[in-house]
Amino acid sequence: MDNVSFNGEITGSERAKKRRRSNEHSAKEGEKAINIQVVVRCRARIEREVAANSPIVVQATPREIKVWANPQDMMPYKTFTFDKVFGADADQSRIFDTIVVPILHEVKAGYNCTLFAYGQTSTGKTFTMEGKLDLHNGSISPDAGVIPRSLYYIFDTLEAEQADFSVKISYIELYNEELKDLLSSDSDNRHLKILDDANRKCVLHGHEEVLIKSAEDGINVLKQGSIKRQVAQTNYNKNSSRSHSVFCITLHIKETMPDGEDLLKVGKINLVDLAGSENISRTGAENLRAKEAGKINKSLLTLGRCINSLNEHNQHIPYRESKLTRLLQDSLGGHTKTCIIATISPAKLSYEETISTLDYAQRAKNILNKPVANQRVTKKALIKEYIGEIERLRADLLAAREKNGIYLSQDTYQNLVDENQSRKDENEELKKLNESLKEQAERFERENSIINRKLMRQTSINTHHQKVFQEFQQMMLSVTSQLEYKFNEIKSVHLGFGELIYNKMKEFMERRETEVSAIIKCIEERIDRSIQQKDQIIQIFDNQERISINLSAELLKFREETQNLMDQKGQELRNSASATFNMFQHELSNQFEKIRSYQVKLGEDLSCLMKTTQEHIASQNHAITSFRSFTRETSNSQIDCMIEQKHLLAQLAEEDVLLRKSMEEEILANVLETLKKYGDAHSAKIKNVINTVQDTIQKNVDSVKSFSEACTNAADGMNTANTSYLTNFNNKYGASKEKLLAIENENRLARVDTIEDNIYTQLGECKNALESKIISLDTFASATVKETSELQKQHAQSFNSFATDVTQGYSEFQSQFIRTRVDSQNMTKNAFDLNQANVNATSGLYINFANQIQRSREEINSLSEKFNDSDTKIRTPTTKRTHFLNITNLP
Ligand SMILES: Nc1ncnc2c1ncn2[C@@H]1O[C@H](COP(=O)(O)OP(=O)(O)OP(=O)(O)O)[C@@H](O)[C@H]1O
Repeated sequence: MDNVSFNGEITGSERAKKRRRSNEHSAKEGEKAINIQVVVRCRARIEREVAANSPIVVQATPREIKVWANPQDMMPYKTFTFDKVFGADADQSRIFDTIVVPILHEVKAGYNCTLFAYGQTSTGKTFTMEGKLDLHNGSISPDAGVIPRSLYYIFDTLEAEQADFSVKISYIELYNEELKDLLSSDSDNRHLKILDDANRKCVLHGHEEVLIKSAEDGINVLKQGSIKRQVAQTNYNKNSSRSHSVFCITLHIKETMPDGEDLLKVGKINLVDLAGSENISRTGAENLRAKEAGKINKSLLTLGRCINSLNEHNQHIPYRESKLTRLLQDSLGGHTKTCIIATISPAKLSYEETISTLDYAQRAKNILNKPVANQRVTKKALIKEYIGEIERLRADLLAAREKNGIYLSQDTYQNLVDENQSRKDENEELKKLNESLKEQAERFERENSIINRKLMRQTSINTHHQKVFQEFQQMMLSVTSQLEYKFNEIKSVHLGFGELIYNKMKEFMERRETEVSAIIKCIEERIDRSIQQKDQIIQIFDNQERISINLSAELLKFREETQNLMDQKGQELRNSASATFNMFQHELSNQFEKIRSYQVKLGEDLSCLMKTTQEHIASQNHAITSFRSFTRETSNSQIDCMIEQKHLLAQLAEEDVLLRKSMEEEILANVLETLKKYGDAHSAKIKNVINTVQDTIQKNVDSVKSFSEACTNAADGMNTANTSYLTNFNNKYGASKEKLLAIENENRLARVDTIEDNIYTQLGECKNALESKIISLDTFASATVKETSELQKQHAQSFNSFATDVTQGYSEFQSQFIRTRVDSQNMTKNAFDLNQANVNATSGLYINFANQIQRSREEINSLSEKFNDSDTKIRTPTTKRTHFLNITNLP
């Protein structure tokens, strides 16, 4: 067992003092401050974090580490810069090669070095420092950490250099602020002590240092020690280490000087695996664990405070407040080369701890150390030291064996005296410290009473401020309620305006819809009426046809009757002539011949008359048929025209509905603009439609007129034909009468009175029968003509009334549309007026509102001035300004 400080100094002997002196000397000579090296290692997400769906919020680049509060954020919450940053892709060998190998070079060169692993639990401190200790395929595992790799490196390189060297290891645990030697077989650790040497440096006494011959030896020793390490199960890591551990490798390398003298170079590395730095509450630690955590936190807290104090270049660094900082004193601001590996998790789950770890590491970066190489010792001096030590121990042993008192060698005595002196000095120092603390306490008391007075004044000021603030608050509340009221007013005006416009539009559309459907209904009625009129016309023409047929039948009957009459009268005449023939055979034979020839002539004339009459009737029939087909065609074209008009109107109604819908949407978007457009578009559309309808009506009127004219012409033609026929008939009748009179005269000349009387009577009868027939035919013909012309008149009248109806309907339609247009213009104007009124109302409200705010501002300013008067000593201008800004920023 040896007394070794964490600077690697062998203590308890003169040589230690000598070396310390020489160290101090060399430190002063070659002191060059360098910053502690700080690197960050960020592992990949572990199973637990993946299972919790905790996203990655950390990004590592070679020198920087960026942390996001939320993965969706564009910018990172914070960016930290370090000496090196390792991401999840950095394996154990890369960490070792980049960070640890250069440090081991320094160790081999005779420096003391320290490597810390600091971070939240489960972030990979133990993984980094120890990793996997078991061999993998007969050689070191890829997951092996810094400690096993360092052991292999030291032995491999020194053996390769064929150096004369020895390696010793020690393994200490700090748990609950109690030290434990993990390599000692003795479970009693009371002899383990951290003492100050003459230079007030902390030195660990009583721990085991094991000499190892190979790296495997070292790993086995490490494994044994690790088993002893206190572990406790926490929520985070079931093997989570709740203790701090220090694994120390000390190298002694022999160097031969050019003069042949052998020197011994001593280098040392402390590999420190700190306990988790997380919050106690988050570990779920309770009772004993909480106590543990409290202690752990005390050590880490002190470590943090030491780092802060060093960072701020304070005079007093609180190393002595925890065992951890006492042990590591020289590594923080001392003569040791130090490197900190901060381990973090990339998961959002550990966001806060990650920020805290990185802040901690950031501060540690500024700590300056002044590394000094350990003084080399000559072999002779070392052997002499050892021989002296052995002599001292032997003397002590002898005295103990003889039990004649306690024998102390000179050196031991001197050491004890030195130690005693050191304690006395320490006591003196403590007394002085006590006095200075008393002074400080008195000063604090004085300051305390001053502060109390200030506090009382502050309290009264605060009360006043509170009052002012209450007033201010009241005022703000009233201003806010007024603002709210005004805003509600504005909102209701806007809403009312919108509602009004909507209602107006709705009303307008409904009215238009009613009007359009009324127009369509009116047109449909007119069309129905037209169809009825067409039916009536067809009926009239049917009547006409029937009359014509009757006329033909009458004429045929008349012809038959006439023929019968002629036959009968001829027979009678023949009978009478043959009766009187015998009597007047000779005188009357010529007369009879003449009469017969006249009879034949009359028969021919009558046949001719019948033929002419038949032809006339046929031509009448033909005219009536063509007139009928013409009427039908015209009616059909009228009907087609109506149907077309109906379709046109239906299409117009559809288009209007579509237009209305699209207009509605547009109107809602921009009421005034759309209304104007709508009015124009509608007017143009209506104008077009009216023009089309007017053209159609004009065409209808023209066609009806031409139809009427054609009817009149046809009737006139028929009249003329009838008149000419009658004239012709009368002429022919007159001629026949004259011929009969001539026959009568000739007969008179023949002075045959009886025959003359008989013939005259018979001819008179015949004439009367013929005259009566002709009169009845004349009456029938004129009645027919009258009826036909009447019918034509009716037809013309019905067409005229139909045309008037249609014209009237369209003019109504036109006036409806004009009314609609005027309505829409009025609507637009109303909307414009409403908007104007709304704008006026809103601007009035806004002016009110602005005045309110102006008044509020003035009040606030006056309050603020009051507030300033009473608050000048406490509030900074920034605070006041902030308040003012807050007020002005109110909505
Ligand atoms: N860089 C890494 N690559 C792969 N796995 C890792 C890495 N770092 C840590 N791990 C794994 O994460 C888990 C926790 O690591 P470790 O025990 O080293 O954390 P710790 O910081 O030492 O925790 P504690 O403070 O509780 O001791 C282990 O399963 C370890 O294998």
